[in-house]
Amino acid sequence: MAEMFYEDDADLAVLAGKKVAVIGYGSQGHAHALNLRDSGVDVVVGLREGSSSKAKAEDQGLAVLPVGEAVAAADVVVILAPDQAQRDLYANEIAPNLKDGATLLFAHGFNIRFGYIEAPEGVDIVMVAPKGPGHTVRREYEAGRGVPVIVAVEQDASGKAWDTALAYAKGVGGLRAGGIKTTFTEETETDLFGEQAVLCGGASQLVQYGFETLTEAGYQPEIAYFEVLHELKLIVDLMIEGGIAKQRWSVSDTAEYGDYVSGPRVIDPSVKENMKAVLADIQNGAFAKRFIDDQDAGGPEFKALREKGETHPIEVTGRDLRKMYAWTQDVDNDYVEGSAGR
Ligand SMILES: NC(=O)C1=CN([C@@H]2O[C@H](COP(=O)(O)OP(=O)(O)OC[C@H]3O[C@@H](n4cnc5c(N)ncnc54)[C@H](OP(=O)(O)O)[C@@H]3O)[C@@H](O)[C@H]2O)C=CC1
Ligand SMILES: CC[C@](O)(C(C)=O)C(=O)O
Ligand SMILES: [Mg+2]
Ligand SMILES: [Mg+2]
Repeated sequence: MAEMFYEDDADLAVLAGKKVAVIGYGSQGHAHALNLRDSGVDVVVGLREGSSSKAKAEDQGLAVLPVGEAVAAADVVVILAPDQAQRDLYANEIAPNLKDGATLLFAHGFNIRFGYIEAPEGVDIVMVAPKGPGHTVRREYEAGRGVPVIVAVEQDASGKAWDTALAYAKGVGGLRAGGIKTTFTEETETDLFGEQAVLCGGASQLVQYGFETLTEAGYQPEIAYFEVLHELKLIVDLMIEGGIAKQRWSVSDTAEYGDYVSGPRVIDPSVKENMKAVLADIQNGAFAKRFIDDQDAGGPEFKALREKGETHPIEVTGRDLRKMYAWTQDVDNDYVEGSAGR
């Protein structure tokens, strides 16, 4: 059974009198900085020269310094720039200014796992990885809840790295939901696999193929959009509430039967073999090398793929249709956990 952490397992006082420098103010950066500040932690945001995020962070009441100065002042340095930027950022701005005995904190283990960052022996290296997008991390915190986190310690130079990591996890609101103990290797490999094979890559390709199949057969794109993209959220919400079983409990018997007989025709065993190949490329570093090599060359492959995705016909249809949205979500409380609700 996984080792779990909740609010009572962490002491925010561990961060009292310490300065936390959050480097980057994007998806995760803004959420961590604001949540920590609202939890009473002394936060400074570190941004590069000419940063477009500086005004936003200052408007939201945060102190902003150039990266090097923020690092030099900090006891905990949180690296929340994009993964592909972290290697150079660390070498040029963070390493030369890092206090002896400081803690380096990540939200994803990519640069440590694949060796792009090698920190000195005297620093603690920890991870607090929210299992959700940064904007949700902030939204949930403001609503009095939290996004679950997974927590790891790679290097415990001080002997207190776990205390720091758990205090931080509490400060960003993650322990309101719960934390799970992991390692940098497990987080990095599972996170990359999840986003590539299922959450982002798998789901996007599935939706696009579904949309193409319906529109190429002559159905209206707006109807196809609702069927294969919009309703996906509603179906996934049911899965989050009560697993795949609750989704099957809520849909019609016709849909449930179609799920059983047609799901495996679409996602057949060859898909699992493909997933294993994706996982192997993650584990052996081939994906990381391909990503970083492309980024080092200015991202030609990344940019071309992004352009292709953005111009898919489902995006055009979706932009118009989303203006029609106007409802709130209801949770069905009749569901009985563990019995598929019947
Ligand atoms: N996105 C997410 O929800 C999740 C992300 N993570 C992890 O969190 C980390 C941050 O990801 P994410 O929040 O998506 O990052 P973003 O792409 O949102 O980060 C943008 C921020 O990083 C700054 N930045 C970009 N390039 C540089 C650079 N070369 N030097 C200095 N600052 C730079 C930007 O500065 P400027 O304002 O000047 O443009 C901006 O403030 C990653 O490790 C990621 O894997 C983990 C869980 C979920
Ligand atoms: C699913 C994508 C993610 O891993 C995340 C939001 O957790 C990311 O890297 O953004
Ligand atoms: Mg993730
Ligand atoms: Mg990720």
